[in-house]
Amino acid sequence: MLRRYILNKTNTFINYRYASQSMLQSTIDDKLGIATLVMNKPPVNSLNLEFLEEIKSQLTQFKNDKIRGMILTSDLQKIFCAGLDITEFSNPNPERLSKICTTFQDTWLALYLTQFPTVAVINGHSPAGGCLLAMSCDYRVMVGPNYTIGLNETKLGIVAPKWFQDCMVAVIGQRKAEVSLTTGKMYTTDQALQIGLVDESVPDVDNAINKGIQFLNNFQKISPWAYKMTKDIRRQPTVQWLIDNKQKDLDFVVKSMMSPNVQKSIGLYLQSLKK
Ligand SMILES: CCCCCCCCCC/C=C/CC(=O)SCCNC(=O)CCNC(=O)[C@H](O)C(C)(C)COP(=O)(O)OP(=O)(O)OC[C@H]1O[C@@H](n2cnc3c(N)ncnc32)[C@H](O)[C@@H]1OP(=O)(O)O
Repeated sequence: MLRRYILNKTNTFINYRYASQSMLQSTIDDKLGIATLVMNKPPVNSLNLEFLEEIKSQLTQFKNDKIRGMILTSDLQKIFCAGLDITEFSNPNPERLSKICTTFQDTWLALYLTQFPTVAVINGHSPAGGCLLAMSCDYRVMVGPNYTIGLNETKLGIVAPKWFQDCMVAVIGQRKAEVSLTTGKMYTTDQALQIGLVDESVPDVDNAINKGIQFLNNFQKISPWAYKMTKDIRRQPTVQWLIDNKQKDLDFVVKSMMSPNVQKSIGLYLQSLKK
């Protein structure tokens, strides 16, 4: 549905290709140089290893295509992204868990530091890793009023890695992030707008895409070099810890995921989702 809307809107796409297995659809508007990356992994766009690898490789492709901006959104009704695939946490194979963790670290760094401006059009619920994807973009437009967004990891009995937390601090500030993270709070669209977790709230996805394009149009007269240097200077403090501590972060996640207490919490959470 969303795909059709975007195509109708411009009619100028030079490139409309499906990534492997169609979990991701990417389009590039030739005239504006704007790419749209649409997540389409039913039922909830949960991030497993294969999906993360696709997102990472598509970001590299966009870098090579020298696009001028990107919109990240979802083709699913009511869901932007449900975060990491929780079934991957339950009795995990340590080798696969390590691979997912590393791929997620790299995907986040690639998204957070893109050389082009990015907008998340949040057209559905966006918990945990979904919220992280949105927070990593340069700008967030959320469809309201019925969706929710936030880092809810404590509600699962797990700990959001430091780089998730730092990313949230960079968006909403230390105090609000601390309350938000420790309580695992999910915010409605209006609440998210109020605390600055999203930049705009709109009633429907058409409006959201328009707002996203309007934001990206701001960069038509900005030198890509000046944009990228400024973004790197702003974002460097947030990424540096992870760049310096990838192995430490990985060890922490694997060790905590394997602990019986965490496994028990995840089992209970999964059961509650199934209900
Ligand atoms: C993977 C290991 C990697 C380690 C590397 C990094 C280190 C990270 C450490 C910790 C960080 C974690 C970050 C996370 O992202 S944890 C994930 C947290 N996500 C959630 O809590 C979302 C839970 N889901 C929901 O709240 C709701 O499903 C929804 C998204 C609001 C949608 O609600 P709706 O009513 O429309 O749909 P259902 O609830 O009926 O769900 C439909 C089916 O989808 C299944 N589901 C939902 N979310 C997930 C998920 N995140 N992973 C896997 N599966 C999910 C749900 O169980 C239903 O399945 P069913 O049809 O079989 O019953």
